[in-house]
Amino acid sequence: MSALLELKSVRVEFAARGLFGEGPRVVAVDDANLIVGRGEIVALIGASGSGKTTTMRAALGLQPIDAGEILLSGQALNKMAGGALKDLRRRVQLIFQDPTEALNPRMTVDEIMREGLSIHHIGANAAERRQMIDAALGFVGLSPPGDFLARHPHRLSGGQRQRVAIAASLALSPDLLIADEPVSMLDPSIRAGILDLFARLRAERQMSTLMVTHDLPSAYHLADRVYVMNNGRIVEHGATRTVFQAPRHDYTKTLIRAASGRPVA
Ligand SMILES: Nc1ncnc2c1ncn2[C@@H]1O[C@H](COP(=O)(O)OP(=O)(O)OP(=O)(O)O)[C@@H](O)[C@H]1O
Repeated sequence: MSALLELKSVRVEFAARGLFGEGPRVVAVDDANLIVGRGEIVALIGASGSGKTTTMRAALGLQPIDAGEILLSGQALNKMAGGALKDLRRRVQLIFQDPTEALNPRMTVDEIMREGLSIHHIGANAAERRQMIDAALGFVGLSPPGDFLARHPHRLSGGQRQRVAIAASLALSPDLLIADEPVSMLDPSIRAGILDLFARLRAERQMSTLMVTHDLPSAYHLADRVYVMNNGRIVEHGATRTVFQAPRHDYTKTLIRAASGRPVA
């Protein structure tokens, strides 16, 4: 398996805001090693405050790191400049927890879809861009696209909004999706449909996805491999079934027991 995203001994610290100025430093991510292979879905799980969001922001190139290295196709993120840095914004797409945040309420679906293409100068002409937009909307199940293009986000259901956000990312031909709790804001009845969409992206487009979540059932349903984070450290990782069925670390056992509704010993 060739690595698309690789975190090597990554460390991120914050100055804790104390009552009397700066307090002791908080180590939000401590010596984290993580790989997402091509065509692989990897889940990063852990309780609130374990460091998942900071790790995700670092992988997006939005959070400076204090030690270690983050590589995308072997290229160090912190050494990217100019065109490569701009292209990073296209290559790694963030799928938000709340699709409403990702979509400009004043824009139609068509305008939302066109915006990214125009920023990244994708598509030789209007006809090609039209084709790309229709293909992306069709792939995510918003079909026929003509029924959705003129709508504003408020005229879409929550699931349809998440599909538009995913389609807008897909139209940019990214290498990696980083999905931040992609179904937790959605009605349980439509969650499976969105998770299936990520599975289809893996099967049909060999898309790589890093899913950051504290929702263990969606990680179990979707991920090929999982990393478990606690107090900024990755305490366990492995094939999803192995980690869920035979967890080795006490923290993983506790997470699984809590998620399955059994009392935590
Ligand atoms: N900008 C910041 N300044 C100071 N401390 C921060 C900052 N961002 C995060 N932290 C701290 O770093 C640690 C990890 O936070 P992080 O948000 O990455 O965890 P998380 O697992 O994503 O939690 P959640 O699921 O609640 O988002 C926490 O102790 C948090 O308080």
